[in-house]
Amino acid sequence: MATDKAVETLTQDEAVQELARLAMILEDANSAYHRDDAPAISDAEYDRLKSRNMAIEARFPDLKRTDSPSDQVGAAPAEGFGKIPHRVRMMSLGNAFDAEEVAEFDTSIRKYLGLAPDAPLAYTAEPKIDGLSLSLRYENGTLITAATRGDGAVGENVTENAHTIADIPQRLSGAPDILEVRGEVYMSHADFKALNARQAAAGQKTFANPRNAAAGSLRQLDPGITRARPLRFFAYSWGEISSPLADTQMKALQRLSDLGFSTNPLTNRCADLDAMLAHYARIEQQRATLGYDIDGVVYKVDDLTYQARLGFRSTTPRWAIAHKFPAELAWTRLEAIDIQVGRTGALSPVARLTPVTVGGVVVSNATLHNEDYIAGRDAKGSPIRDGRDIRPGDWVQVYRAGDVIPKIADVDLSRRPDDAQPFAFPTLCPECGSEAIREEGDAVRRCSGGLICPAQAVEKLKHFVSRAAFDIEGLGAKQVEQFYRDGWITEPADIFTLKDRYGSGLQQLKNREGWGEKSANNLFEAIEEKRKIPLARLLFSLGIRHVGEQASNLLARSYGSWAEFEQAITAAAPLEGPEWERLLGIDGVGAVMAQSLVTAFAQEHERASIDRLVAHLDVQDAERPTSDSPVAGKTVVFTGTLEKMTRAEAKARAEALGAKVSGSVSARTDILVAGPGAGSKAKKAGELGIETLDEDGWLALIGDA
Ligand SMILES: NC(=O)c1ccc[n+]([C@@H]2O[C@H](COP(=O)([O-])OP(=O)(O)OC[C@H]3O[C@@H](n4cnc5c(N)ncnc54)[C@H](O)[C@@H]3O)[C@@H](O)[C@H]2O)c1
Ligand SMILES: [Zn+2]
Repeated sequence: MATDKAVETLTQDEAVQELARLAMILEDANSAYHRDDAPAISDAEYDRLKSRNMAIEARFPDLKRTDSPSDQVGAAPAEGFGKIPHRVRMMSLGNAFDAEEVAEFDTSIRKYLGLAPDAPLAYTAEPKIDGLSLSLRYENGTLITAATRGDGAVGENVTENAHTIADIPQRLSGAPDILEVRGEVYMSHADFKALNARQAAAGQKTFANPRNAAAGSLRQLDPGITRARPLRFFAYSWGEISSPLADTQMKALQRLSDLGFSTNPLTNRCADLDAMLAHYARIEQQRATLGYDIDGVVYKVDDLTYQARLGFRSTTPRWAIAHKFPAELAWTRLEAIDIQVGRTGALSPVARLTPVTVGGVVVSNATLHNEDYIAGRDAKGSPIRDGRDIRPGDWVQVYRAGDVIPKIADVDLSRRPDDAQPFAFPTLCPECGSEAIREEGDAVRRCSGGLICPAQAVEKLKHFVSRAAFDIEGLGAKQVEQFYRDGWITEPADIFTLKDRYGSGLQQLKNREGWGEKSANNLFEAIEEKRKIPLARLLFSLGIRHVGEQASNLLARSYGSWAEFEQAITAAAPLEGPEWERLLGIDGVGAVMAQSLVTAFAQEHERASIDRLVAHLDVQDAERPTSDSPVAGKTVVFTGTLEKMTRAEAKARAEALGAKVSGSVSARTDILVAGPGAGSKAKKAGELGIETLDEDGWLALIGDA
């Protein structure tokens, strides 16, 4: 991607453009995150873009913008709040992502202060709380104002809201006349979970993580709302002050604690770099069981005289740095392994985890793939993770990237409980008790219960009503589960008799949770509409293993009608003979899929269930490609405006006639259909000597004119 071009290769002009682009993206991200408490991109992506911006500025110092994101802290106060100027600016923190960067931090401080590499220089190390910072101003021992960081210079007035937080003392005794205490407002995991449950029950917005919940709860125009939210506060710093608290960071924190503030118990004084990194490791180990989110460890020069000499850069103190945890990884405890049974009977192991925030999202479940994965082997029996198995009670490393399902990346044997037992993968289906069989060459163990297995039945029904299948409005996964539980629907055919059986009992449906007369009637209508179903959709809806959307399209086009398909597949049951050969001969149908399909139709119960379903349907024949069509096997490109049909229609029609439709012109293109406004593609086709038709010419060719 041009936008991700390496910084070293950017030209001056490209750098100007890229800095403008980054300034815009980062500004949007900042206001989404700091003002709306609803991040638009992940923290890792934000950090990546920000360091890219800094790298470009370092290479082209003259191009640095006056509104550079590097010079900004947070976001300006939001509308509606009173504004409070900070007498001492509120800062951000520089970041270190590994031990080497922490060492560089130490080296640069020594250089700045003129200290020898082995001269004593102590730091404090404490968790970096993942909440939002708050400044509390006390005058003569009374809390006068509370302000968020805002853009560092001006914050939002949240004084009334701060009065509702139990950890924040309203009065202090023995404090300096003027004392501005700074710290982090945060929400515990337990409170976060309970809040989201309450919000969901009340039909209100839920929060992605505890940080957003804390920020969204503190930054309320109505303090009554803040009062109802269980917020907490750790003090870790100060702003304006009429007399010093102490001469070291560590003692100043002690003083704040004596005054009645909560300070973090994991704060340590470290004599050197090794001690800092050791404390980092200790904090990282405890991360999952703290009960609140932290996203790194903050190191601060302990000696306050040194701090004063070191001072600040534009947005960060020189005397402190945040050593961040890797964004997409976190260690946590594996509490249990549950087995879920899917539509095709597959037994999938799911890790139940002590909740941990990874990349901004709370993770409490992760996939464990299959029994070999848990045992520390791949499908071929070779060791993975050096052969380490995963046991309930273990400490595991959770991995998450983008929107994919979280995975377990590793296991820490040094923290394995003495009584941890190897996981015994069930050989019986936990849902129906049928034997769970693992076939040769298959990584997955499957329940052999078929339709008697409630888990399979429900998953099959969910699949049946899904978007690419019957897609019945008002009948989603949730409704299907409800109907199944109540015994109203046990197989797809039941959907089409629902009205006959319960329509007069509409009263009954009406009285259920989530249903009214109107929604019930709408549902019956939506079901009626779907009796007429294209063959391809029907085949996909059956949920037969290995028969996906693509395969269903192939099969439908090849057999044309339900009657033809059903006879042919039944006749292929011996897995030999002409119909079997015909099935295997379809381009795109392999032996595995063919066998799965034929076996499903030969299976008595399965077949009876399919027949009951089809009896209620009006299955639409598929358009069969006419192999003698003049465009069969040709590659066609459409360009410009089509007047008699949409692009999608033109494409579908061409494909039904056996043509391949491509988006770009190349030497392999056979026909270009160019409507008015055709540009570069028409030119290229001309150069390549490719046959070019207008829309009417095309319709004449395919016999549709
Ligand atoms: N996803 C997004 O779109 C997005 C947008 C903006 C910012 N962010 C995230 O926020 C970070 C930048 O925000 P930032 O400027 O608040 O910096 P920061 O959160 O990295 O560090 C500064 C803050 O750390 C807090 N902190 C917590 N514990 C502390 C302690 N013990 N001592 C001192 N400070 C402590 C303070 O509130 C301070 O303001 C980015 O790294 C990114 O992860 C994400
Ligand atoms: Zn089962």
